[in-house]
Amino acid sequence: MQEPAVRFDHVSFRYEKNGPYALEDVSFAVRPGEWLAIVGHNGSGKSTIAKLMIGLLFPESGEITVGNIRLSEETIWDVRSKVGMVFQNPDNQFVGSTVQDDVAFGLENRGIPREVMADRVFEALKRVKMEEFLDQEPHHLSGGQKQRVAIAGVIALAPEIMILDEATSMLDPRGRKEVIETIRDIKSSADLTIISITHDLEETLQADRILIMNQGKVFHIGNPEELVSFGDRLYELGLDAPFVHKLIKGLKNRGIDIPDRDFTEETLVDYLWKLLQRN
Ligand SMILES: Nc1ncnc2c1ncn2[C@@H]1O[C@H](COP(=O)(O)OP(=O)(O)OP(=O)(O)O)[C@@H](O)[C@H]1O
Repeated sequence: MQEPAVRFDHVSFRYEKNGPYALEDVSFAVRPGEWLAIVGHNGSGKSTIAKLMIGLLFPESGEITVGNIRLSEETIWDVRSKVGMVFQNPDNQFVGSTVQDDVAFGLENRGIPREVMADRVFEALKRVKMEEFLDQEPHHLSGGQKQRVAIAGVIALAPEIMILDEATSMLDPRGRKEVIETIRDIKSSADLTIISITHDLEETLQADRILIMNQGKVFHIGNPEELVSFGDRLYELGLDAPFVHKLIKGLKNRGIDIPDRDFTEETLVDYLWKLLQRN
């Protein structure tokens, strides 16, 4: 069997010695090349998982492996060279004065020769469809575009795993859509494992599998399609239902008859339009 890209094996962690567990007996494996979305309400342990994965924190008990490396203080840099991270705030992660400088920054730090660098920067920007913005300054970009540049900065370094920690949460709906599409495109064209931490169900529905955290424990791991069966429990688990689900719920509450079908925004508009014409 193929080695998991990341494996948590009975991992427990607490921030203070005798304090409450932020993670308790957490086990899961991420398959190479899959997109795993980690969801759950505030404080359920999602960010702690990300910090443990890159060795910013170490488990109190249990084991974490990234590829074939067991994470420890000695292997931290080997692990970090395999992992790239995109964070929440698009403004805090822009380090260059132009788009291309920003993407080049990580490559410079790794000592990549200048001749190779320009090509790598261009290729990475092309993958996120930002190659036309090479010389733009960050303040000319939208939030979604800034996050796409941040993603380019990560993929330029050719990591095995990309972690997105609430990377869409500060964006407007358009920016969110843009970034989710970018992640999807990258996933289909690269051998990259993606782990996205999110509250956004739309993002979750694009992933291959979801890990639902609840109070520091794994509540469920499965396919995004299974989320529908959770119904209103989704809210209890801190998930923000997709817009189309909220709309259907609101319409039903007002006595409008909507069949139990898997609607998208477009098919719901069609259905409502036909309903209006009939009445
Ligand atoms: N630096 C810290 N010191 C002490 N406790 C912390 C610290 N960071 C997080 N915690 C606690 O650990 C638990 C898990 O927090 P974590 O940040 O991993 O949750 P999360 O699911 O990422 O939440 P959010 O969605 O709000 O980012 C929470 O109870 C939180 O209060």
